[in-house]
Amino acid sequence: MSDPLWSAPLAAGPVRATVPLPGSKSVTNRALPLAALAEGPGSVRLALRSRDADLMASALRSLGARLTPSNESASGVDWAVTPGPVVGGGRIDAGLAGTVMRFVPPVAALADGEVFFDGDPAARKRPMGPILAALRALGARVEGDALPFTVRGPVQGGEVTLDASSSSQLISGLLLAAARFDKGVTVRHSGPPVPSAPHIRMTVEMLREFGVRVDDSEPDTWRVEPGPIAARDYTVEPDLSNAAPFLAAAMITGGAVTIPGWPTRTTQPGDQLRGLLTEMGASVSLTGDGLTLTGSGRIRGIDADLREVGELTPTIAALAALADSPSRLRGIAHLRGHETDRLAALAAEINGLGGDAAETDDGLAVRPRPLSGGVFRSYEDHRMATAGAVIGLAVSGVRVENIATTAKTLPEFALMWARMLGGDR
Ligand SMILES: O=C(O)C1=C[C@@H](OP(=O)(O)O)[C@@H](O)[C@H](O)C1
Ligand SMILES: C=C(OP(=O)(O)O)C(=O)O
Repeated sequence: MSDPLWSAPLAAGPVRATVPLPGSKSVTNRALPLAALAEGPGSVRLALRSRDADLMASALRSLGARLTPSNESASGVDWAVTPGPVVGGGRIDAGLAGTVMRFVPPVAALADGEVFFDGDPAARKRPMGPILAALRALGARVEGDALPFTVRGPVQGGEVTLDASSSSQLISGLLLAAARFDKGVTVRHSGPPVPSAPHIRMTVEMLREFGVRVDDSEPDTWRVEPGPIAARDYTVEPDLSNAAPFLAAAMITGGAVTIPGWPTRTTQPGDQLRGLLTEMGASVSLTGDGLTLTGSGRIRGIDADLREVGELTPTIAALAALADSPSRLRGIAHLRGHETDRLAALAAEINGLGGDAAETDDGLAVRPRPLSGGVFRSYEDHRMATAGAVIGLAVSGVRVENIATTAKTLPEFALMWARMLGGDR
């Protein structure tokens, strides 16, 4: 086990590094269930290897799919996936992974047998009610409204309305497995706006890449036709949300960081880092070699609606605490139901170092103040841990609690951070 307090390295000068990133959690944890439900064997290449991705692989195995790894390296793993009839009787550990707790129950609802789900204590607080109620309305038997719960199929599918304002994953989960429901599904959202719209577009696009017919032409309505899911040889893009702390390092130190393999077209919300970090004072260029961000050493505050890209908030808030003018981060009330209550956690930890961050109804107001060292708690939240590392580049004596929690999506974070600071190109 790693030291529970990790001394965040202070930057000695401008960071200049190329940082290759492993595969996207969101793409990996969609491609795996799609491959497991496909009409024949396929593969998922350059898949992320991390706690969330491993939990997804284990869940699908316990539901009857065969997953065989090969070519394992720092860049990820290639999975050969052989679908099988979906079987019940298993126990699924969702850990703290939103993608596992929301994407796997609709798969389990295809089984004619009970499947039990549980996860970390913190996962029991994450919103599940609307997707479990939707599965019931679509014909499955579900006991419980949050983790732990049980699901028993078979689900028939049909039409359902739910309030997905607490998480886009409530919609993505229903759509991903729905081609295998007898009647497919028509999902309607009713309520305050759904967050993380790019993640729903990712779901729709990947379903189409796997040969599924999806109609998303009407706002807040998605129709998935019943039919086979095509067997594919699918390659996962690098995780652009995990680029955030590394790009932030270039901003803070007035250096330059290149992320190779940055796609020129993607549904990943991390692509919005280009615009957001430019607004905060960086310059970025996207070429065939990847994305390079060059910092000036100066960080401007920002007034931004982050509803679409909520998972970038911890890094943006860390930068805002180091900026030369105040910031307002809006549209992110749903972050209260993420790995932890991220609004409360960010305010508490920034203030704990002497900063001035306040929760608002739907976000954070951050007024920069000189910060000093201290413990930055991570609340089992990978992105809180990396936010502490970002602040620690500029503030001496920051110690981040449980850096190992970054294993949720980036197990090599501490090593990659050290390499980046060593100027490893
Ligand atoms: O579908 C996905 O892969 C994700 C959707 C988003 O969830 P919310 O809509 O709950 O914010 C995002 O924050 C999460 O990290 C990944
Ligand atoms: C919200 C996140 O994760 P999850 O997939 O567990 O919802 C995240 O990674 O920022």
